[in-house]
Amino acid sequence: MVQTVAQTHHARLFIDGAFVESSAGKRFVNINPATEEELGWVEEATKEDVDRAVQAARRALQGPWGRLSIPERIRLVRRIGDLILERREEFARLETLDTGKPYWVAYEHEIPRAAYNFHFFADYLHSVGTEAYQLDAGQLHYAIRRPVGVVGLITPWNLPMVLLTWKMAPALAMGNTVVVKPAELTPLSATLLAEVIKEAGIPDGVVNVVHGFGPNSAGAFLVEHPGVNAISFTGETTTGKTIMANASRNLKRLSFELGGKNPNIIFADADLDEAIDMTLRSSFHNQGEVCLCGSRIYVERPVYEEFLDRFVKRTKELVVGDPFDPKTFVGPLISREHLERVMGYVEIARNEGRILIGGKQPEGLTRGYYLEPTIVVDMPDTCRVMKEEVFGPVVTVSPFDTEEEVIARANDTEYGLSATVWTTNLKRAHRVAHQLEVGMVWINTWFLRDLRTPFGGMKQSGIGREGGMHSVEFYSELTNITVKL
Ligand SMILES: NC(=O)c1ccc[n+]([C@@H]2O[C@H](COP(=O)([O-])OP(=O)(O)OC[C@H]3O[C@@H](n4cnc5c(N)ncnc54)[C@H](O)[C@@H]3O)[C@@H](O)[C@H]2O)c1
Ligand SMILES: O=C/C=C/C=C(\O)C(=O)O
Repeated sequence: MVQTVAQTHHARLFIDGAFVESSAGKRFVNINPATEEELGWVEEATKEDVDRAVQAARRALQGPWGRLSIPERIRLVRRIGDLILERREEFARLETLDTGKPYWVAYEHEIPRAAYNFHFFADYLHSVGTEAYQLDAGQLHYAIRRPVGVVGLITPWNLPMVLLTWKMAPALAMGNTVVVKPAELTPLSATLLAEVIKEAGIPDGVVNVVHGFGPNSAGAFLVEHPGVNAISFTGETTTGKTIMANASRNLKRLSFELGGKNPNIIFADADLDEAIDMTLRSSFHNQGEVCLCGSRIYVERPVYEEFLDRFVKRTKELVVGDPFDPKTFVGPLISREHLERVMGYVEIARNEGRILIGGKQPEGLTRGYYLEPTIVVDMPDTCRVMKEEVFGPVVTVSPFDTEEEVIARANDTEYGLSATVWTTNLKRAHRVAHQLEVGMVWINTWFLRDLRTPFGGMKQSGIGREGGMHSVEFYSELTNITVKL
């Protein structure tokens, strides 16, 4: 019986329906961020391995996969979602081992959402049409959709399964084939997903998984490969710029979900109980390693002190520790390097502002990349902590006096991903939302999702949108046909 990655914790490549090793025998070690112990090894794809994966994906387009009817494709895509749910515990455990996120977050939220991504786009496919026009009885214009072709999916380490399946599901639903390059820090769940793809009966070559790094490794090889028609990338803005440059050589279609520095605006007339409950989540969920986290908190001055007192008190109650402990809310950060990067911002905050709580490794947690939830105040708006994406459990809290002022400060960033607005004055809520330069605004809630909506950012937070018809458009090509009748 071939062992599964859930048993071995060793991540092999998945090319043309087979689990294989690196053609150059290159491997790298995968570390558990909660214990700093080795989890296993990961096969590093060479340029030749990536080429074999792309060739397999191209062949699969011309094989049975390319001839499937829509109902047959819907059945297979739904089947992947079903099998993810059947192996929910394995996926959740691997995701927790790789990322350090609390197990209950993976098991209760992220793995079910990964399965739902497949179920949603399978069902959505039933209603996807095109367009037809007639200027007079003598002519007919109509469009047909076809797959883009071979799509490279390059994903980050913070929500590995949610974000990989958010791309893979629509890509497959629209008939494409894919080559996946998961983040080097989180190879396990993508490898288990490859097992599920095999089990679901997806033809060989339709889905391929190549592990490795970015520059001069699998990520760059995939972006530069002439046989890849499109790249869907989620990651840092700086990486997006590099990928855009490298993909330009053969004009690949690009979808970018990039960084954010999201404002969380709390007006004096907000329901403070609700605002504080949700701000704990939007600040420290997944160790603050969520692109949507509201890391810049602005509170209208009349309730600033009350908010701060209550927010600090509630933050101190958050359990920081073993991600497999059901009481844990904040696990370790993803890596030693990332912890040191975030601590660098904490030191800047210590010098330029005032750290109310946190800013250091929790007592008693001597192993693991842990950082206490950290609240910073009295920061000048020009400080790097207010301008740059920290991507950790670190938030700033600042008072404001007028609506105009807070909108200007919220928009004073190169990013434009998301924002949250707390007020019971709904005219004001919509007025403010219309002026915020972001792709998504949540009013009196956070991270509430309908997968038909446009998901993505503007400015330096991304190019394009994912979700519903936005994903359909990215993962399909249109041909318009005109007939003289
Ligand atoms: N907007 C969104 O929806 C969204 C969602 C999640 C994370 N993010 C962002 O992702 C970042 C955190 O994730 P990360 O640290 O994994 O990002 P990253 O940019 O360092 O890496 C993301 C992926 O890109 C690959 N990569 C790196 N350099 C590459 C190159 N030159 N060519 C090809 N591939 C390359 C990496 O190996 C990884 O698989 C944060 O900035 C966060 O805001 C955005
Ligand atoms: O860290 C970023 C989270 C992104 C979430 C989604 O892309 C989604 O919910 O579809």
